Amino acid sequence: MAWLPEAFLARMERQLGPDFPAFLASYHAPRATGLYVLPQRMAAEELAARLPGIGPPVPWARHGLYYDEQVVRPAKHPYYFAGAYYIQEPSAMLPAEWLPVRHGERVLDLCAAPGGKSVQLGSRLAGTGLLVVNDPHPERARALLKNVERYGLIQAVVLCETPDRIARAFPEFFDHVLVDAPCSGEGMFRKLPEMARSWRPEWVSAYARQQAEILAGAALCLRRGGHLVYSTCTFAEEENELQVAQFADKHSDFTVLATRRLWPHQVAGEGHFAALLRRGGARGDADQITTRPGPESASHDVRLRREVASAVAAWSSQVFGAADAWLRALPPGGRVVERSGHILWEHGELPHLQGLRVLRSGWLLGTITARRFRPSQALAMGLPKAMVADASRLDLTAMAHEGWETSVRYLRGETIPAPAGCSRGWVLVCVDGLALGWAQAAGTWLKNGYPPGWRWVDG
Ligand SMILES: C[S@@+](CC[C@H](N)C(=O)[O-])C[C@H]1O[C@@H](n2cnc3c(N)ncnc32)[C@H](O)[C@@H]1O
Repeated sequence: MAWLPEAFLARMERQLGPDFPAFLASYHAPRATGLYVLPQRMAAEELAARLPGIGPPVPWARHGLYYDEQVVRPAKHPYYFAGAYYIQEPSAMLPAEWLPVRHGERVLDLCAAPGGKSVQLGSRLAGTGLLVVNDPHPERARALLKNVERYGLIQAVVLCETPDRIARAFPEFFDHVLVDAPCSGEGMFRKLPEMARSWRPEWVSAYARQQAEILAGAALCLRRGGHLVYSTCTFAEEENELQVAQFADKHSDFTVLATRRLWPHQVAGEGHFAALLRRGGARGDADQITTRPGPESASHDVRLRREVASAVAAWSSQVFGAADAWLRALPPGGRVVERSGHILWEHGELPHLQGLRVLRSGWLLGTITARRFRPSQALAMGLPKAMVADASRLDLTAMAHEGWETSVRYLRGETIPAPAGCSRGWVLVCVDGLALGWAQAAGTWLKNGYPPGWRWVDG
């Protein structure tokens, strides 16, 4: 095992004792690959039935499935572009699964990019509640935003901030906080051998210091009675059990409810650690989760200038056959606002974000240019299934050769034929009932509206 650092191997031998040979042998075993299926888009069983090489289920994650990379390339399928599943390392599905998230709650994913766990948390909220996702690195935060949009996380706010600044803006605000911390990444050596080559023993204590700071910020964001999951993809005890024990020592109102290690020699997945903690509070606090009142009414607070509102209404009439139909897409209780030509739905319970680096304050519905409304990719991906079915649309099927070819042409950014009887206006291009994006009919053709940064690239 020449490519594994000696200092790492020596420490693992001390840590694992009699299990060390089995651990070492796991580096010769093939690694498991997985994907998380968004139940709102497609049932896991349905996906497994349609695509060969998908399944069986990942034991510790509902909607998690293994796939056989010799049989299927899930990133090269129109369903991937439709946000039906997120390709995720199986062990990485555990931490989000552990948070007892329920509809309507407020959830913070503090170290979120590229967003695998945000997708899991968002799909658990199913278009309700509030999900704040954050990553302090601008480029990673942009990748996070793209996944928020692709997977239709309409209730998400995307930040690029440090944990202490988030703690100041959201004191005791969240029901659940996930800290999927930056770590020395030892659990990823099998998947990414280049990480092993750059690893240094001193990383462990450097990351441990950073993790303690992040956890301190996370604790301030959590309400009494709320839950916190801390996780890493490393083996070092300093970053895992010891980190959690030190945190619990310093924060006497937190109780460690459970910890779990996933070892590559024991499960089909890479190395992972997760701890579930609960912040104590006054008696009965645990029930607060279920008793927070929902939004008062299903009405919408639309704060748009008259000409902007009529542009949206005109678009809605063309696509859904009614000027006010677009309002049905919006979760109740929020507000629709215009910010520099961008039309957004924002959550009603959002505190002031002034001074924070905000990549997205809500669901981007579209933009206004020359008094016309242009629907966004985020709108296409976030529309509820019933509204996708009601839209003026082209529905292709990936289960037939022609439908597959046309969807791939659309995803590459090419012009495709318009559906019969549709020669003008916006069309929602769909695959097997799932939205892919917008196009504009011009005679017998559809002008492609698929965003350049999202396109299918061959190879
Ligand atoms: C393990 S990765 C997160 C993976 C992500 N949760 C997912 O499931 O896709 C850790 C993330 O923490 C971010 N990070 C680094 N320093 C941070 C800090 N001080 N506070 C919060 N996040 C930080 C990194 O940019 C990185 O994206």
